[in-house]
Amino acid sequence: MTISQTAENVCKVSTLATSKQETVNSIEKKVYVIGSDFAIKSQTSLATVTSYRVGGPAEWYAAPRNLAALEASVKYAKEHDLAVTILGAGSNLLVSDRGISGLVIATRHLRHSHFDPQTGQLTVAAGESIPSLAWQAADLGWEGLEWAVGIPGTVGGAVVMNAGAHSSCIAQMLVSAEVLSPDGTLKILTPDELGYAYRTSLLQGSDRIVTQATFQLKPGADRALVIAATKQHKQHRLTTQPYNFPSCGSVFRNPKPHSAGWLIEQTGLKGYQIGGAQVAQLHANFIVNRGGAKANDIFGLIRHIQQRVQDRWSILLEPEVKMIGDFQPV
Ligand SMILES: Cc1cc2nc3c(=O)[nH]c(=O)nc-3n(C[C@H](O)[C@H](O)[C@H](O)COP(=O)(O)OP(=O)(O)OC[C@H]3O[C@@H](n4cnc5c(N)ncnc54)[C@H](O)[C@@H]3O)c2cc1C
Ligand SMILES: NC(=O)C1=CN([C@@H]2O[C@H](COP(=O)(O)OP(=O)(O)OC[C@H]3O[C@@H](n4cnc5c(N)ncnc54)[C@H](OP(=O)(O)O)[C@@H]3O)[C@@H](O)[C@H]2O)C=CC1
Ligand SMILES: C=C(O[C@H]1[C@H](O)[C@@H](CO)O[C@H](OP(=O)(O)OP(=O)(O)OC[C@H]2O[C@@H](n3ccc(=O)[nH]c3=O)[C@H](O)[C@@H]2O)[C@@H]1NC(C)=O)C(=O)O
Repeated sequence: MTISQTAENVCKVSTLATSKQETVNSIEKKVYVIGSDFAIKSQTSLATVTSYRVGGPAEWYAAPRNLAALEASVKYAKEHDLAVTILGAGSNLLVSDRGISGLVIATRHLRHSHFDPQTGQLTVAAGESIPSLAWQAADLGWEGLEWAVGIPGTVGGAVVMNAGAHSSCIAQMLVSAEVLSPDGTLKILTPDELGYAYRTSLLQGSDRIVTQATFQLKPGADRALVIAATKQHKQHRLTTQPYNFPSCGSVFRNPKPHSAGWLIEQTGLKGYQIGGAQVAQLHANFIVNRGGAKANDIFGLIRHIQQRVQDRWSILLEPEVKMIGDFQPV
């Protein structure tokens, strides 16, 4: 696949930009068609593709549907000197109200999955939905992903974040992850090479993109029992976590042996609100968007919680949520 910016393959929304500066300062929407089924668009809303439903636009946005299109996006960014930000399902992201400069590559349309009954391995593209895979595994009677239901992220986001719940996590079942580097090379990495720990991996802050992953599951279990366990986990979440308003899940990592939710509740912050952002009544480590929140309301509330908990307990809570873009200091 080649990238070209000739007049013929510019899907005309406005005139072809000839320099980065020209496009940065423009509010016109531009679409560059790259190949037959793939485009790079300018000024694309990120509020609609992140679970908080807040934040400004991506300067440039691409949502490739296959590896070749992903590689072309990375190449485009390199050639045009654009910083790359990867977006999975956006369920652990706070995008600033000013948006993100450079190219945002959304991976959620990278889709394929294969449950291999011989090996018990599940090989999946980065954009596949974690809860959807958990339900599929349960339906097949495969054990291993019951805990993952209700985590509304993609495979790529889960591998990077080391998503976890109910004493299980991605690192325990990952066999390998395929990653794409900015120079275009693909590499298979093992969990050891990914440096996994609680809610973190060496992929955080790196410029490598997870393209697919293989997980070890256990086929041949009692299907009814696996489905029952999956449903139980989902039910537990619905009763202990606020699913009725937009959020990013837990805002802070637990400062073990303490739990962030307990510390925040004991600091008297449940229900505390800045603009449309509120410390959830049901779970104090969730900040929910009660409607009309700005990213900066959520950012301000994060800083307020950190300050109050630090004052009361001398513990600095470390955000689990990834805050991207520029935020106004509070
Ligand atoms: C209601 C709710 C409940 C939640 N419950 C849990 C829970 O129980 N446990 C838990 O661990 N998390 C939970 N989360 C948080 C979130 O769902 C997880 O962190 C999830 O793994 C994020 O996946 P994502 O695809 O949305 O990633 P995003 O939020 O899109 O991205 C997260 C980070 O990963 C990077 N990234 C994403 N995809 C790739 C890729 N393919 N290659 C390289 N980098 C990539 C991004 O750049 C970003 O830095 C919850 C969130 C919500 C909204
Ligand atoms: N608060 C927030 O910010 C956010 C909350 N959420 C919530 O997070 C939760 C997880 O989100 P979501 O990603 O939709 O995950 P879900 O677990 O709701 O569904 C994921 C997939 O699994 C399927 N599925 C759901 N229940 C069953 C079942 N009992 N048997 C078989 N298949 C099933 C769904 O199919 P089908 O489509 O047919 O139902 C869907 O394809 C949901 O409750 C959602 O409302 C999601 C995003 C943001
Ligand atoms: C939601 C996330 O992951 C969740 C994961 O779903 C659940 C279930 O396994 O366990 C973790 O929550 P958690 O530690 O808050 O679990 P909970 O069982 O709800 O709470 C822990 C303790 O804090 C107390 N608690 C919690 C919330 C609150 O408002 N007040 C309070 O006192 C609870 O009573 C309990 O004694 C993960 N969070 C972190 C930061 O590790 C996420 O990472 O986004």
